[in-house]
Amino acid sequence: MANSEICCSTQLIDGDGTFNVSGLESFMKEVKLAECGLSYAVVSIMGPQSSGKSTLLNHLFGTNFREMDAFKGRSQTTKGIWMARCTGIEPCTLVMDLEGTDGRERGEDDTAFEKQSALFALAVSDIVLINMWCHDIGREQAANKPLLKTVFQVMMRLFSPRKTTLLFVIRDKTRTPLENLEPVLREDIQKIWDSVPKPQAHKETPLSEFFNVEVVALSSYEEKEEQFKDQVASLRQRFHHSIAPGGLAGDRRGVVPASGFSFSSEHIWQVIKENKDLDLPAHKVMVATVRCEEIANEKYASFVANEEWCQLEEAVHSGPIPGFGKKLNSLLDTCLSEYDAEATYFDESVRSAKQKQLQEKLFQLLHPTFQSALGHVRSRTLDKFKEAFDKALNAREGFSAAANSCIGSCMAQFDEACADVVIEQTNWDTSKVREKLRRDIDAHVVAVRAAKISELTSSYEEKLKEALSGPVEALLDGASSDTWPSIRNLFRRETKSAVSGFSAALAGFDMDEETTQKMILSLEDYAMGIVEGKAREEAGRVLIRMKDRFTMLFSHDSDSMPRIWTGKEDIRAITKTARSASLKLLSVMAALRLDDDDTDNIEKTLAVALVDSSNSSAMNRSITMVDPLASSSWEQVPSSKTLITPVQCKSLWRQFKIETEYSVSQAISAQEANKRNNNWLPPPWAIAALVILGFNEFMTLLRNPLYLGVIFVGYLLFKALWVQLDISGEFRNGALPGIISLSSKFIPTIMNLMKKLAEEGQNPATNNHHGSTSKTNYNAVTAARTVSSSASSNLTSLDNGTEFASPLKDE
Ligand SMILES: Nc1nc2c(ncn2[C@@H]2O[C@H](COP(=O)(O)OP(=O)(O)OP(=O)(O)O)[C@@H](O)[C@H]2O)c(=O)[nH]1
Repeated sequence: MANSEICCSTQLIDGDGTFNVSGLESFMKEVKLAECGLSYAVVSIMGPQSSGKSTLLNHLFGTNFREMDAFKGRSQTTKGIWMARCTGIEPCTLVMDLEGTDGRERGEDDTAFEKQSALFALAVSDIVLINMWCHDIGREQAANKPLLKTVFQVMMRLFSPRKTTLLFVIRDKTRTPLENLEPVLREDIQKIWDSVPKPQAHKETPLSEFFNVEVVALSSYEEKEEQFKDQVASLRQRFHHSIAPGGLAGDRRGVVPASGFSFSSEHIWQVIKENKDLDLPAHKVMVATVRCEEIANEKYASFVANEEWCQLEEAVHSGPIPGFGKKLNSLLDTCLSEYDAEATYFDESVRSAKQKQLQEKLFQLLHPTFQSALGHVRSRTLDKFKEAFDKALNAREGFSAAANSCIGSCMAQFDEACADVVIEQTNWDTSKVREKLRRDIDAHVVAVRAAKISELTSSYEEKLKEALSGPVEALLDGASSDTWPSIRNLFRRETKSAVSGFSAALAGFDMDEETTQKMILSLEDYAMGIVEGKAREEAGRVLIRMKDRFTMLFSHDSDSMPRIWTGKEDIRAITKTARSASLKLLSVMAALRLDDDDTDNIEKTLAVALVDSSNSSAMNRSITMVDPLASSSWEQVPSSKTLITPVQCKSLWRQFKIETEYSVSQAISAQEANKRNNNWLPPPWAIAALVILGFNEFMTLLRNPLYLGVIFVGYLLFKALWVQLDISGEFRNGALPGIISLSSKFIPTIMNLMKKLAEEGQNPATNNHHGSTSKTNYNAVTAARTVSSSASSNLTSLDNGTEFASPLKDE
């Protein structure tokens, strides 16, 4: 039994066949087997019990397996399978000491363990030492024959040969030289091989296909120890670099990488215990799968825990990280190459598949971080673009030129920043993010462009509004024959100027011809809309305009001075002129005439229908067959260009006449009053005579109480007149006209009264005061009424029409 104090040995399988998993794990760690890759060899020894196996191994490999004490007699020392590391042999060589065969302690059942351990040794080892006594060679009943049979039988269950080296160690060699012994031994071996039942596939397979057979003979350790030691030392040399080509295990096949040795041997023992066939190639793949997966998981866990990765993952939320792609690429490289280094000796297909899985897992881990970093680059580039584009536009670069140059430089910046983020190994496509950025940039350009064009359009519309609105209003206000030609000129001039500026501005936007033309047309339409709108607005106020024009011409003289109706003016002519001007205004306002060929006869029609017809008598009018204004449309004027329809013109004219009638009647009244005022005073010579001749009468009047009474009566009469003529009402209607009216009504009456009184004063005795007073009163009222009716009849005679006669008569 091996020395348990020696750290580099362990009982792999105990006497009951239990595999020592933990013992093997710690043994592997001790000898650092996992780091060996394929550079290790496994040697095992089998042979009869107490045949000096442990003694040989200890001398050969410097191990410390427990040896039987020679003085206690022959008994079983090694139970199960022990494992130790050979000292001083490169590469790392593990040696297994198997329980001896033919052991008396196990009895008949031992066969099962012998077979199992033999199969295990053949499956795991590169070199199997078969310990045998020299004297057994060539013997029919030799102790090694059943052992060899067992070895060859179980070998068939490995499915495929490992080309294990069977090193026959002949112990206690005699004087017979090895050259003579070896052929006999080989013959024995061949015989046994031939006698072993084989599966159909290996019926003809030679022994050499499965094994390299080597033979060595050693002197007896007990009798010729020195020779034994020398021979063992010489044999030891053959174990140095045994796995190299030409070495003892140079032909070995299907070796399991060292890191999988533990799992592999455990699994092999499990299969053997379950008495199943051992498919070594499949086992190798299985070991590779398990181990590669373990390695991949270890590497993944170590990547996740990597401090640099954790920092990157954290930092990416805050913004772009310089050298992001390179850093991650390096971390990935390290992780995958570590995997490759550990998994390199496992089955290639399994190793690649597991490496791919590891890579995918790592990629999945990295992808959100990568996307986040790329997102930062995208959003930063977009922000930079907006800033640069704004600057370029403020610097008055052409819109399209600015957009193109900014897009070019920003996309180049994106590509550069993107290259910094890209993780080379992942080969992740960034084109979609690039496309999204481009879409965002384009959308921004479109939005800015729309805003700029709208701003531009608004500014030109505003300019047009300013240039057209006021002037058109002024031109329409001064309605004349030149109004529409002037408006047309103005409209064309301003529109042309605006369109030329607008076109030049639009050129910077790199628009297609059709869109440009559309926008220009729209601007022209807008200009026309302003003129039309203004014309319609003015047409809506035409009545006020007409009245204003009438008042301006009627109430002011040619020098624009307010007229004073002295009585010399020809009110009829003035009224006619003022009305004609108002009618002209109406005709100008009636239709929109923006085209050169907009000719119509509105003015003529209106003149005939409204002015000329009013000069004819009512009878003449009643026999007129068709009223030219009894229509809702003008001849030669489409309804779209009609601002005031004929019917509306007629109605407006009637309204206009009614509303201006008062001014005319006032003028006539004022004229009449003036005439009267100029007539009531007697000639100057009469006034002088009256003063000279009437002085005495006046004095008499003052001295006589009777005359004072008469004056009192006169006062009463004045009071009565005040009430009867509603003189206060005249004052209420206006101070100046009131005074004029009052003067025209009251002064003549008073003067008449004074005259009468003067006459009576000259002849007081013959006068009846009461009668004369009442007569005077009657005369005053009559005179006042005469003034009014005279003014009325004058006004009526101005038009000779019923329109004016009726309202004035009512008054
Ligand atoms: N005749 C002879 N005896 C030897 C030789 N080598 C060792 N022995 C003796 O054989 C006895 C058994 O030695 P071990 O080395 O314990 O034999 P073993 O095969 O390991 O025994 P088990 O493990 O019990 O099977 C000891 O008493 C040794 O001294 C040898 O070369 N020739």
